[in-house]
Order: sequence, then structure tokens, then C-alpha cells
Amino acid sequence: MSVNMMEVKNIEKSFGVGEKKLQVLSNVSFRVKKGEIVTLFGKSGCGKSTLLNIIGGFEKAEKGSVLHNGEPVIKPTKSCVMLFQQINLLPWRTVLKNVELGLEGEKSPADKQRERVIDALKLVGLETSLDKFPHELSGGMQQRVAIARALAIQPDVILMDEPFAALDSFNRYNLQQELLRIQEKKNTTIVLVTHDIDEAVYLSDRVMVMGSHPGRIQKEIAITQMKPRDRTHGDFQYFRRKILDEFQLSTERIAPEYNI
Ligand SMILES: Nc1ncnc2c1ncn2[C@@H]1O[C@H](COP(=O)(O)OP(=O)(O)OP(=O)(O)O)[C@@H](O)[C@H]1O
Repeated sequence: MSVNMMEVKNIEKSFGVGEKKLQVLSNVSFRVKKGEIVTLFGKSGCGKSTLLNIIGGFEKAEKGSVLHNGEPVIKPTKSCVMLFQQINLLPWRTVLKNVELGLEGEKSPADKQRERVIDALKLVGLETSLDKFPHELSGGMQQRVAIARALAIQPDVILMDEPFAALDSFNRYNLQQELLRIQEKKNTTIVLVTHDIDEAVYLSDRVMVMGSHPGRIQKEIAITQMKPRDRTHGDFQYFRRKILDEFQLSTERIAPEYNI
């Protein structure tokens, strides 16, 4: 049975006051089931990050609510962690110590915490780099450390705000593949923000295409191609085009067999 992990209900959000008031989100609602990867996809400025911040409890909505496991989200918690594009590792701490940082303040025994940290670093393939410092790692490896830090916390949900945007395409493809492997193993629920269409199609179970001014859910597209997905397969191109069509950016006609 599928369970709703996150429920976003009728979110409204504006910034500024008076004449300078800007409505950023209007009537945004959707649900995320346990183990799903749901992507918020839209043009720059359509409110993706604002929405993700509201889901994570970093920002307050004016109206509406976010429920995590049926409980209202009113502040950030360790059961829903955010992974940013800016990696935010502490340069004076080793890989091991950077990942341990996520567990600081927890009351569980130190040996159990260490076990979780090592497990998370094994999952991202960095178990042989425990004593390295961030400056000794590539950008891709640094983002792996950040992913391990999030995984070690063992959250129900990971929120990702363009986590791979700063990486070159080889590192990006590699990490996307890794993320799927880890996500499948742990059945982690992920809400991802991206404006990279390939990333959206490669990773998502569902893509929430957002319209702008104000930001809203324009269309929900289920990506039904089997994972792991072949980026060159016709099905991949079909879903790519289906998303592009929402922005009138597709020049090719959809193959007749896909017409509904
Ligand atoms: N704290 C803030 N104060 C005032 N306006 C803000 C604030 N945060 C965001 N905005 C405005 O809200 C709108 C949506 O911003 P947001 O960052 O959520 O969009 P986005 O879709 O994530 O954009 P991008 O893809 O470029 O990161 C923008 O017009 C932005 O200028």
C-alpha cells in the first residue's frame, strides 16, 4: 500500500508588501508517497526553491499547509533534510568529521553513530577517503560527502535544490546514477528542484511542471519508463518532449503511438 509521506495543501506565498507585493506561489497542492522521487520543474523564478523551503519548514507559507507523515511542518527537522547546490562542507574537518556533523546533538551511542556514518560513506563510495579534507576532493566527491551527511541522519525525506547543478556533465550523470542506486536501497523519499530537463526525466517518478507569475502546478507528468533509464531511448525522448511541450519548446511532433 502506498503511503503519503508529504502532503502539500493549497500553499500561497507572497514576498514584499503594498505595491511591491509579489505573489510567488498560488494554490500549490500535491502529494509525495513514501519512496517516490518527485521533481519540481520550471523556469527560473517560478518559485521552486521557495516551495522547497516551505516543505522543509525553512520558510512559512501565508496560507495552506504541509503535512509530513500527517503532522504539520512548522520548522526544519532531522526527518526531512535539505541538500543544496552549494555543498557547505567545513574545510577544516575531514570527510568523516563532516559527515559526523549531521549527527551532532543526537543522543544515540557514539559507536552506533560512527557505524551510521561509515555506512553512509560506503554507500557513496568514499569509505577509503575518511581522513581527506574537502580541498583534496573533486566537486563530485564533495557532493558525495554532502549526500552521505544527509543519509547518515537517516531522514524520511531528502529535499534537493539543484544538487548537481555545479558539476560537469560526467560527474552529474554519475551522481544521478548513484543517487538512484542509493534511493532504491533505502527507499528514501526525495523532492528535487531542477531546471535540467534530463535530470528531471532520469530521476523522477513524477514531475510537477510549474507555471510562473505566480508559481503554480501547471501539470503533473508521471515518468513511467523503467529505471535505470537509458537517456538515448525513445521513451526518454518522449517524456522529455512531453515536458518541453508544456513550455511550447518542442519542435517535433509526438509520435502517434504516444498520442492520448
Ligand atoms: N526572501 C525573498 N524576498 C523577496 N523575494 C524573494 C525571496 N525569495 C524569493 N523571492 C522571489 O520569489 C520568486 C521565486 O524565487 P525562487 O528562488 O523560489 O524561484 P526558483 O524557481 O527557485 O528560481 P531559480 O530556478 O532561478 O532558482 C523570485 O521572483 C524571487 O526574486
